[in-house]
Amino acid sequence: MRCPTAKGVQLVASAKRVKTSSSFHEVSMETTRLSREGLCPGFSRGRFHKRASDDPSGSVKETIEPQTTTVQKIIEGDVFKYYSDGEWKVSSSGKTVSIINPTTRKTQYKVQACRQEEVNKIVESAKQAQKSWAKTPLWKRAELLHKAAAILKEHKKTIAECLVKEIAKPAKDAVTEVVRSGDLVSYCAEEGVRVLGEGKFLVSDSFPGNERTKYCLTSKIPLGVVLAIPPFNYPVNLAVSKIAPALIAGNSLVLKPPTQGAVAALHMVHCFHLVGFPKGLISCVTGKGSEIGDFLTMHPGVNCISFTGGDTGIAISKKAGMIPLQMELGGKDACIILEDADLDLAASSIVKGGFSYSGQRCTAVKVVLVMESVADAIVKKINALVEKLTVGPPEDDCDITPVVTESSANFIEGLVMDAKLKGAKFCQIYKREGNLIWPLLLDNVRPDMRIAWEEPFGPVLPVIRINSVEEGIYHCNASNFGLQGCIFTKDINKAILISDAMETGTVQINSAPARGPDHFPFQGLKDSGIGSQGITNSINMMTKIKSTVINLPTPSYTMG
Ligand SMILES: NC(=O)c1ccc[n+]([C@@H]2O[C@H](COP(=O)([O-])OP(=O)(O)OC[C@H]3O[C@@H](n4cnc5c(N)ncnc54)[C@H](O)[C@@H]3O)[C@@H](O)[C@H]2O)c1
Repeated sequence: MRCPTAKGVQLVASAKRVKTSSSFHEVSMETTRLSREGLCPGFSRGRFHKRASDDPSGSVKETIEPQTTTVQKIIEGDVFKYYSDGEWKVSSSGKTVSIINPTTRKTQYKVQACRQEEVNKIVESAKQAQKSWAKTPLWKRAELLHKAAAILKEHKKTIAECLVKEIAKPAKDAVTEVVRSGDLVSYCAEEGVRVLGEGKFLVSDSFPGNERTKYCLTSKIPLGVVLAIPPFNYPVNLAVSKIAPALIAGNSLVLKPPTQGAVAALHMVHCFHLVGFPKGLISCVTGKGSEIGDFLTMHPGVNCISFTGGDTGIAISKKAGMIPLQMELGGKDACIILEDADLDLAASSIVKGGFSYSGQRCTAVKVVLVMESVADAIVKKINALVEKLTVGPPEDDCDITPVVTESSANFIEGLVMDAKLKGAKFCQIYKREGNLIWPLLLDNVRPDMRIAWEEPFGPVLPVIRINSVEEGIYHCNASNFGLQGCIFTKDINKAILISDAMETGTVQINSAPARGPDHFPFQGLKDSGIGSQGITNSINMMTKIKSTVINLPTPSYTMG
């Protein structure tokens, strides 16, 4: 199966050309099959299909619509549509945003450049849809999310192919991202049923001066419209990590995907569309940051922002109004290696942690802080593993693929040149072709080099030799970031002491930093973020506590 390219999408426009390998055709064929299996209520075998819609009582009911209206086209010409009010639409701007393939450096896809008026409409319909969605039973919300997860997994190849073309993610990792996303949605549905199905019961006589005359019942209520902004590196996984908790908690969701990764995100949204969520409950707006970025994040109709990305998040948090914010921002994850560390384990973890997806991960190892006495040994082991990394196009599943944009590659090169000027030792020859940068280990990096502090988001890893554990902790804590860190040692007591001293949201002992499993709490300190993610924390973050207090005329004691 092929994902439509700018050229190939022409084939997609006609649903009748059943012999084409377009993703659109596949969507309809797959959903027909899913429908037969009872997995997809949006499609049925015959001329009609069911689609969930609002009824006056506010709950979701299924209505019969002609199938022709459901065979949604997500492309017009060679431009992907945006998703608003349950429909795929072309922007009235007449403008588009190009998505450049990082490998070919040519335009791969185009998406709509939406206007502010279109954002207003999306937010308004999200507001309306949320009101009835909040009245939809929790089990029903969970059921629909489970269906979305199943459809998402069914479309893993289509979506993964977009990830390969848009963000140069190695093919295998791209499929893994989609499958993991489906699992996340299912887990979230299950967790939501548990977390949101419980409240608290408090009695007044535990606080001094009170009799037992007040019973307080608390429950979790939705916030309203949640704005989700994921970054380019996991445009599907980091979108569903916001969408699923928002929806299970009774919120509606507006997605603004990153430019690189927008088409994968639109395909993912199409999977949610096929489930038949109420119109407007989920929408996806694409466009230029200058036109709709601030407009979205400062929109009075938005009740919560969940953002993952770089420093943009700091600016957004300053501009956003008095609404809950979830910010997952950059990191400079340090790896501290003690003298007693298992050096083979440390080296393989560093290479995997530092170079997977060419270092374009928030939790990539971004600086190695190694005790001088074992530095030569670990550098040798790391170099031996770096030698084995394959470099090339994502289609070939290479370990190192082109970084996302030319400006990213230029930025990384700037860090490398600065390190060269200041005397870092190059363990490999620096090599770059277009956006493709060969993996590079820089030894003897010193604190006056930019690479010691800045996040390259590329396949370049600095090694700083330290003479004491305190020196390592000092370097880690002097960073303005505080996402994750890791320690390699066989002495668990030392590991705990160092872990407690590190100012990061998570510390991994004897493993590289990592975001998953997705139900673990995930948070950054300092400039690395606000709040905590992970499935349970995200569900809680996207709700508010509501109390109802029953006042009794006389004290009442149990069994009294
Ligand atoms: N902490 C985490 O969990 C985590 C996870 C992944 C990536 N990241 C970080 O993300 C960064 C790389 O991703 P990126 O380059 O996509 O980040 P970015 O900050 O450039 O963009 C993130 C998102 O914000 C959008 N955006 C840009 N300007 C905007 C504006 N004015 N208003 C609203 N939205 C706007 C982008 O289109 C994108 O969707 C790195 O710093 C990385 O560490 C953090």
